[in-house]
Amino acid sequence: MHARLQRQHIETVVRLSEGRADLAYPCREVIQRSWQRCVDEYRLDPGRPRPVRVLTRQALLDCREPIDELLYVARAGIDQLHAQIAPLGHVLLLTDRNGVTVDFRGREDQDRALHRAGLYLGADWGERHAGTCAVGTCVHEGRAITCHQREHFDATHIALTCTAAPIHDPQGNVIAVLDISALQSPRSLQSQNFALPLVTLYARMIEDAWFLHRYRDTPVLRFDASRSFVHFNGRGLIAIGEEGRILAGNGEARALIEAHCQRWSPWATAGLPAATQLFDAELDDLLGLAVREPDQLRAFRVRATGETRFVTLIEPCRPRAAAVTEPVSATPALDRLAGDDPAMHRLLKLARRLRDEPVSVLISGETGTGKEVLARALHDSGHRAQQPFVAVNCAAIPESLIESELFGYLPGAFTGGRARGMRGLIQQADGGTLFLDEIGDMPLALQSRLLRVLAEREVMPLGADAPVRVDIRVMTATHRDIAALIEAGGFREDLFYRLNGARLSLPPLRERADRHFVIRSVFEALVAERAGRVRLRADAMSALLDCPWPGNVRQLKNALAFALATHEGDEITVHDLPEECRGGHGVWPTEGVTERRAPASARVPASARVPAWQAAGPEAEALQALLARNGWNISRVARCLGVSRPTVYRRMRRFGLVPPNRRELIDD
Ligand SMILES: Nc1ncnc2c1ncn2[C@@H]1O[C@H](COP(=O)(O)OP(=O)(O)OP(=O)(O)O)[C@@H](O)[C@H]1O
Repeated sequence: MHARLQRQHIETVVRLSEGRADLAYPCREVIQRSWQRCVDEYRLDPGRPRPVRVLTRQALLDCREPIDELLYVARAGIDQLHAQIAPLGHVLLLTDRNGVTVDFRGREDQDRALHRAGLYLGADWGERHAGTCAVGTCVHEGRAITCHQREHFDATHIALTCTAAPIHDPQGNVIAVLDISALQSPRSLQSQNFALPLVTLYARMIEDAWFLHRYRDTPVLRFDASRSFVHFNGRGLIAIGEEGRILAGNGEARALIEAHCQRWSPWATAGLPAATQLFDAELDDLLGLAVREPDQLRAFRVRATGETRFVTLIEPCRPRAAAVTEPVSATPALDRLAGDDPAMHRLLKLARRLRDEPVSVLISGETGTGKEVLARALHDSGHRAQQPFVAVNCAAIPESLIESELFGYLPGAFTGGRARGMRGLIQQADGGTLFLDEIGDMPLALQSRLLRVLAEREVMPLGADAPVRVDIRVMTATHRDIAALIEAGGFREDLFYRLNGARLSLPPLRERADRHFVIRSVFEALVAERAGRVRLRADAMSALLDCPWPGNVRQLKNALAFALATHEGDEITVHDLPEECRGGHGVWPTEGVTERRAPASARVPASARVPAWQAAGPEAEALQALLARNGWNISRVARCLGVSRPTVYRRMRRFGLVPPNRRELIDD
């Protein structure tokens, strides 16, 4: 059946391209023109159908690079459009201006069929190779187009229905093409009537998002014929430079500028008019729109046409001082911990209120979400900031040592102890904050003693006969379900209530809306620790944004440290990232497997393990080397690193580093 249709199709194309009308197949003019080009210009032979050309991995990366930042800006639009068309059986392609597919959203259940049809990454849908098709013909015509089934030139593609719309840069050149395609569809072209306006709408949204991104440091006038639409969907955008000079405009604005140039032809040669020549306005009127007008908009007359446009002003972004100019220090204060994530905002608002309150704070969150960082920031922003912050990882200290570590002991209190005795960590925190990490791992017997410390505010060192008063603020953290532990009899309920004076729950990184901010902050902090300037390229940023981060900020930090340690030159690209973080960005689809990028949250379960490379990352290797050099003497290593011994234990545990002889773990 398909072979017969293909034969019929080839005959039709041959007849029409030879100028012989085929009344049985009424062909649209735009399609006919393209078929003619395929035969006359590109020398394609309709009698020899061929599958779509696919670029090599390197060639695809080269095509991706110039528009990588656009892909990053376009992500939300691409995902939204895909969510709408996927239930209708369509897939989505974004190609560069030559028709090479640089981004793709497909369907898992159609992998093989999509692959065979050329609907996947790296496929070249330029008219020159693929013949008449939505993408290629859209690029040639410079406008949105549907290419339905037998309108395709090449008989290989006649089952497909495709609709593509161009995406223009602020200068009006096509920079990319947005396409939706389906392997099967009803015969009639009308069945695809929904596609053209939908793809055109999203192409325009992406175009405008790109425009606003490109001119984010410049005042932009946004205008519309409707007063009520201008703020949220003003169709025209004009970026203005010094003295109101127009730097660029989107499609709507370019139409106004063209009308202006036609009316006053000298403009056509003298370049772009100023905004005050386009609109009947003073520059002050335009630049003052945001502050002077009650609803931040005003009507102006378009000089060339006499029509009215409602104009508003989008002021240039002022970079957040913390995110851009100020490197994040090792212990970020509360304000530096988040960008615009709503859950983090709520959390930090509460944390600010708790700064100087004498309540115990329990911080929960998956591993690596920054529980200790939050505890330290809370400490640093309160009145105890100048006093010690002592972090204890209850899971990292061997059970036999935890009591003496926490409570300390007097000389001769037990065999094996230091001759001079030891001040416990609780006492070391006197005046400041005691941060008990992994509190769920605290042995039951010690829970009772800790409860006494909290209730009485005094500590009884081992071997002492009188308690010592302590003034500490206690913060605890856990990634375990304490309620379940209490239920199972592994945790004292009364202690839990003491510790849980206030609860701060850190969201996992993959759920944070401010991932961009976190990536930037962590990167800048790491760069600040090293000499030299390094840039995080947009393709690396896109990959990092897509990563599911089961190990949260710690994993992110390690991935960036890895990239900084191994990259060459002055920028980090997607290829410098550990393989686990590249997702679809650096990975070439294997035979029969179509590249797809589902939303991060859908791909990796929350419980997914931290990848193996992390254990072998540079941080782990460096620690292992340092431990070996110091004969596994933890105190010495802690001094070298400028951290506490529990921190060294914690890191060892995290990286799975086990000393060759456990006895050597006892400090000197
Ligand atoms: N906002 C942040 N900015 C910079 N680095 C951060 C931030 N949050 C966390 N980190 C880094 O991520 C790593 C993990 O942070 P932290 O130890 O606070 O996590 P955690 O939730 O306490 O982990 P665990 O559950 O394993 O104890 C640390 O190296 C820390 O410096």
